[in-house]
Amino acid sequence: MASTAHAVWSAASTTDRIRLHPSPSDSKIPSRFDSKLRLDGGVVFTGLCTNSDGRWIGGRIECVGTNNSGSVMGGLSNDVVTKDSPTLPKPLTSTDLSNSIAEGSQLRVAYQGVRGAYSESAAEKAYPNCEAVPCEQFDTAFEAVERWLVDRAVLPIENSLGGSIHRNYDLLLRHRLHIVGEVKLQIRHCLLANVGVKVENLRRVLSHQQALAQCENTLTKMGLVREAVDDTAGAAKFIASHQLQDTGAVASATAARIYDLNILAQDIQDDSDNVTRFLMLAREPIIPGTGRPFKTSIVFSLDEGAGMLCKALNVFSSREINLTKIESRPLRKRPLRASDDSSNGSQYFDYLFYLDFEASMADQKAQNALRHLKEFATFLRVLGSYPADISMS
Ligand SMILES: O=C(O)C(=O)C[C@]1(C(=O)O)C=C[C@@H](O)C=C1
Repeated sequence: MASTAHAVWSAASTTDRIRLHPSPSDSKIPSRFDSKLRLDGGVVFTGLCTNSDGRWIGGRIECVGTNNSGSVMGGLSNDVVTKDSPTLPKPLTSTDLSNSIAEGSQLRVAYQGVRGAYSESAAEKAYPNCEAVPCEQFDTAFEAVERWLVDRAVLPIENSLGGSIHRNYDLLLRHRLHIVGEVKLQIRHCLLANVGVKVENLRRVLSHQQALAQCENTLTKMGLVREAVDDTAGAAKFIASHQLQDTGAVASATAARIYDLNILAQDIQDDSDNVTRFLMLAREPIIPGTGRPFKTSIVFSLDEGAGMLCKALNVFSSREINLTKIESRPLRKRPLRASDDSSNGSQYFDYLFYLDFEASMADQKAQNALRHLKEFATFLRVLGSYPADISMS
C-alpha cells in the first residue's frame, strides 16, 4: 500500500526544491518513491513509510517545498495504516483517485525545449507512450531525474552535420546519471512563418544554434539574419505568439502543426543525411548484456607525455574493440599545466577524453581494456554500457 502526498505549486518548475518527510518520525521514506508532475503545476508523491529495517509501518508522507519565488508550499498524505494499526483505512474518495498516480507505469521523460522540439520526438522514439516532460535547460533535465521528478532524460549529444553538443558532454561529468540507451533521429528542418507571411517578407530567422548551423547554406542563400534561441520549437512558439511578420523559424513540421504556422520550405538542412544522436539517462545503470550490440561510453584524463593518447587508444585496438567516437573537453579545474621543464616556461592544456566503443561491459575484452587503461589514466569513469541504436547503420 502506498501513501500519496499532494502539493500544488503555483508556478511549478523542475528547479523547485522539494523535501519529503516521513511521519511518524521513526519511519523512513524508502529510497524508491514515485513523483509525478501534474499539468496544473502540482506535484504528487507516492511512497511507503518504512521503519529502520525496511518494514512498512504505515504513516504519512509530507512534502514540503519552495517555489521559484521562495514561498513555502506543502502537502500531506492521508494516514495509511498497517493491519495491526489501531486506525482502520479510510475508503478511497474521488479526490484520492485524482491525486494518485493512476498511470504510474507511464515513464516520465525529461527533454530540453518546448512541445514540438526534436528532443521530444527523440524521447517518444526511445520510450513509446512515455509522458515527455519539457524542461527549460539541459541542466534542468538532469536535475529532474536526480530529484525523482522524472524517470529518464533524453538529451542530444551529437549531430552528423553540426558535430558535438559540448554542453551535454560537460553535464554528463558534472552529474551522476548513467547512460542507459541511445537513439538516432533523422532531423528534417522546415522554414516556418505566420499565415500570410511570404519568404520575401522575411528579414531574420530564429532557431536553436545547432539547427541554424545545419541549415547554414540555405539560410545564407536566403540572406536571412540568424538569431539563436534555446530550441527550435521555442522559436516557432515565439514567432507565433508575437505574430511576427518579418521573422521565420527553423523547426520541425510537428512544431508548425502545434503553433499553427505555415511551412514555407521543407528539408532545408544542408545535407539530407542529418541525424542527431540522443542519449537516454537514468539514476541507475542497466545491467550490460551480450545478446545484442552494446556500446560503452567512458571519460578519462591522462598525464602529459609523448604518445599518451596513443597508448590509451591502443588498449582498445590491441583487443580489436572498435571506437565509434572520441571527444576532448578542457579539464575545468586544471585546464593548464606548466611543463616539467619549467625553464622553457611552456604550458600544456589538460583534457578530458570522452570515448564510445562497441562492446558491452559484460564482455571480458572490455573489462580487460578498462583495467589496462586504469593503470595509467589519471581519472576514469564509465558513463554507461547500453544497447546500440542500429536502426540507421
Ligand atoms: O531544438 C530542438 O528541437 C532540439 O531538440 C535540440 C537540437 C540540438 O540540440 O541539437 C536537437 C536536434 C537538432 O539537431 C537540433 C536541435
